[in-house]
Amino acid sequence: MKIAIGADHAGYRLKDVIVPFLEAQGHEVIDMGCNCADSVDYPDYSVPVCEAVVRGEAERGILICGTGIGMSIAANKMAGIRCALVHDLFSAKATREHNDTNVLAMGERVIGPGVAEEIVKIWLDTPFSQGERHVGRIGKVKALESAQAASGR
Ligand SMILES: O=C(CO)[C@H](O)[C@H](O)[C@H](O)COP(=O)(O)O
Repeated sequence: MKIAIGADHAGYRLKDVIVPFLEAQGHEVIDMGCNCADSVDYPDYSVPVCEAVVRGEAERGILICGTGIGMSIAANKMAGIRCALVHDLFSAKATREHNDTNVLAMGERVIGPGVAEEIVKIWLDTPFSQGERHVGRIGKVKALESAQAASGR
């Protein structure tokens, strides 16, 4: 799978664990930074990752900041993105099965690398359930995006 990944200064160390983990599993990784502890702003790194997913240049995106919260808020502002903030294995599976999420957010200050690797593996390996109720609910979320775009807000 082709995966775009980005982090801020509070997440790049975990990113640097996840990138080789993904590559070892045969995934192609587009690393969009950042790559050092100099303070940066998480939207500057969420946007290119999400744009790559929306444009189809990457199948999935992974975003890491201190808590994952800022990255997930910013990601979910973008049409076509369904981003889940995940710090446990149950949610990693459920958000793929129920929400068909295309972006995963995690917090380096919240979980360790071992749990993060497990979350990433489960999230990548779990297919969307295609359940009728879930398709309908995602359709309503997409309708919210369309209504907002139409209103010009
Ligand atoms: O936005 C966040 C919180 O939702 C991210 O966790 C950031 O990484 C965090 O705010 C960075 O904090 P810092 O004090 O600027 O290092």
